[in-house]
Amino acid sequence: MTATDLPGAGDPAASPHHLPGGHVEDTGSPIIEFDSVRLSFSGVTAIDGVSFQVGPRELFAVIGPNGAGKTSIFNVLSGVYRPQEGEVRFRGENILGQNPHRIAEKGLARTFQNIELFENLTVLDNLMLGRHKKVNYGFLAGMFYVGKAHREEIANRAVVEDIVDFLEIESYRKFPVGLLPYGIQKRVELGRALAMEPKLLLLDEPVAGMNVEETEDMARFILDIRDELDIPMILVEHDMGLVMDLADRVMVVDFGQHVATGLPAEVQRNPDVIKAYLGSDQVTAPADTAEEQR
Ligand SMILES: Nc1ncnc2c1ncn2[C@@H]1O[C@H](COP(=O)(O)OP(=O)(O)OP(=O)(O)O)[C@@H](O)[C@H]1O
Repeated sequence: MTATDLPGAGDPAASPHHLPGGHVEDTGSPIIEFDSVRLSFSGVTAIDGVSFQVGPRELFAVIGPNGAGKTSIFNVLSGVYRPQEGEVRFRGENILGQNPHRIAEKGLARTFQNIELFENLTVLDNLMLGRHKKVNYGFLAGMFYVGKAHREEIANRAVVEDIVDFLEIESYRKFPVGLLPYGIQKRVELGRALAMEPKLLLLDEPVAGMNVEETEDMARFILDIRDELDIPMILVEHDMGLVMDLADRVMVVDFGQHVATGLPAEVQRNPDVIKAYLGSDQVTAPADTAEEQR
């Protein structure tokens, strides 16, 4: 099965597949509103009054030099850091002050710069862990594995198997994750985030450390997640070629401050962006810089 065989998020009933989509009605309302957020750590300002919104079907990238505040933005979005000022609304609800577990349950899933999987568990078991919030049966039913518990287990396994198909990792499903190539591990981590049925997916450097072939595969899956599953995403990534190819819009931050937001081509030409990357007024777009570094 290929990604194009899979159902869109809006029509799960019309298909035998179980893969979770974003289930986001395309009302045009933003999925996330990050509003005048300020975060500092004893004197270091990591986020300095940044605002942005992401649309319900958008692939939004956040870029900036090292230490610019990108990871801090992800940590605020996912509830790891609580900012001193500002508001974060997820599907219209202010989520500031809610713990990361609660925010994840609401449908905000994340992958990490450094892979965070259980190395000794198989691919299938790692993906099943992404379904744990879906396990809804009582203690006794769970103990004896009957009735509702059994049906939920079967339903969760079906979703996980569809994710395995979608990410083309069928041949690895019973392998312990720790034995798999790096690019496949990153894909499994993406699968675990998908298993949570996200309404918004945060991808923290999804191609870091990957070779060209692995990067191309991951790029294809990211596009399929947006186009086939209708899940909006925020992407933090240093690979400028990838960002400029994939993103619908790009926001640039530097020293915790907003520098520019726009279409990839607009952002690449923006003199303030060029200055942020090069620390001078030399006229070289960030994508060119990244290509030279490869
Ligand atoms: N827990 C923390 N304690 C103290 N300072 C922090 C903490 N987290 C981030 N910072 C500081 O906030 C600033 C922004 O860091 P952040 O990790 O968000 O940047 P980044 O853009 O993700 O960088 P990179 O591209 O290197 O991952 C940096 O000066 C960093 O040292």
